[in-house]
Amino acid sequence: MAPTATATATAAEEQQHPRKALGLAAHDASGHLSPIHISRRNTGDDDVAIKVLYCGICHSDLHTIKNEWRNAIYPVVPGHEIAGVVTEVGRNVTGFAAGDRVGVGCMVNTCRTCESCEGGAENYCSRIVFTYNSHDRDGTVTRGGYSDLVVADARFVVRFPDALPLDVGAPLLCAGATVYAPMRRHGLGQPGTHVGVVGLGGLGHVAVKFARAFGAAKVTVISTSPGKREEALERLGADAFVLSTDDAEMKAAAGTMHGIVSTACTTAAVHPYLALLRPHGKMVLLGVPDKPMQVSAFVLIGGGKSLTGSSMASIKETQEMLDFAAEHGLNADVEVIGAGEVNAAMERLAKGDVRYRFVIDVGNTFSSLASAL
Ligand SMILES: NC(=O)C1=CN([C@@H]2O[C@H](COP(=O)(O)OP(=O)(O)OC[C@H]3O[C@@H](n4cnc5c(N)ncnc54)[C@H](OP(=O)(O)O)[C@@H]3O)[C@@H](O)[C@H]2O)C=CC1
Ligand SMILES: O=C/C=C/c1ccc(O)c(O)c1
Repeated sequence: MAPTATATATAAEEQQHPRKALGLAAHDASGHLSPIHISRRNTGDDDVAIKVLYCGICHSDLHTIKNEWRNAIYPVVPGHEIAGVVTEVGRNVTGFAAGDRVGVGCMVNTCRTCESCEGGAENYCSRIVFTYNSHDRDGTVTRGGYSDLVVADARFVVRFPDALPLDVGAPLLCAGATVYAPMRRHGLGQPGTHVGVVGLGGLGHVAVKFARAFGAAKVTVISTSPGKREEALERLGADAFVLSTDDAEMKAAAGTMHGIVSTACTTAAVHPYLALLRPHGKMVLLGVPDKPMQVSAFVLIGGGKSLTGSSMASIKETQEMLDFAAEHGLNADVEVIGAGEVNAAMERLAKGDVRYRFVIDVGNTFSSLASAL
């Protein structure tokens, strides 16, 4: 369904954030996105103002607008795969200048003083401010990249390498960073390793590409979708494909993998996959199901296996990932859509019908939303 207009920013927000911007917001758990006038703060001394050109649609956007995590602060303007061009910088900002191609990912502030922040792992700061649906330091609710303008502290802005186009690079700001950081941290994809990737979606397809680029000996996709077998093997460069609903295929792959990254957002995608690990293998959970999962201790104890999780990536890791991607010609497979197609795209994403990331062409299509307000 095409967006229809519904609401505007609150008076309090307009006072604190005098700058006008155009966005797409969900107002309730139907998740329907409609045009909205939002306000942004003036460019502070440490800030960068960015004209948004592209924004990827992450499954977390869908979880949030439908309130599947029970934490939506409506109206929600989603979007944390934001790629654009700097229009203005604050007077303390030395790392960026007007015209630079930049990105903003999942977070826009952290406390900067805790152990995680001081240790370069600010993505684990307990006072993290997420790019949208989060309380900012000034008390306003953060709004994401389904909008034509963002203003962000320069510490949370990354630089797009020249060789990385903005449309196919935008999804790397969340999907890419989220798979890159734990794969590096746990050595998944190092030469000689066999890596499993559960769920061939936005995160999963870039995990396959990173594993290949790292030099993995073998990359296996574990999927619920038989229709993805051919392209996983022939186009994305996976070495093997296991249909998780096929007991014989799962049995044949048992005990073979050094590590697995699980990107599926279902609790079913945890327990059976631990059997695929070799002794001392590690499984990293990235997908976020809405229900708690059950894991038998036997399956971990038996092989000395580890089950862990990972959240996004630090800014340093995100920049390193973008640079690595550019160097290796790695980017996301995208379907670029206009502002008027976002609700239909959300419906398709919910059904798994996307190859492999929708990216909104904000730069060319958001001006059309103004007439609906
Ligand atoms: N930990 C973190 O920091 C982050 C977590 N996430 C989370 O990761 C998960 C994946 O995100 P993303 O890649 O954008 O999602 P996508 O929808 O693009 O991909 C998810 C894939 O999981 C598989 N899948 C299996 N069962 C289900 C099911 N019941 N419902 C949906 N998908 C299923 C499908 O692959 P197949 O057809 O191959 O089975 C699907 O393509 C989400 O839960 C998201 O919130 C996202 C970003 C950061
Ligand atoms: O899309 C990014 C989601 C990241 C995320 C979701 C839930 C959670 O508890 C996190 O720490 C990160």
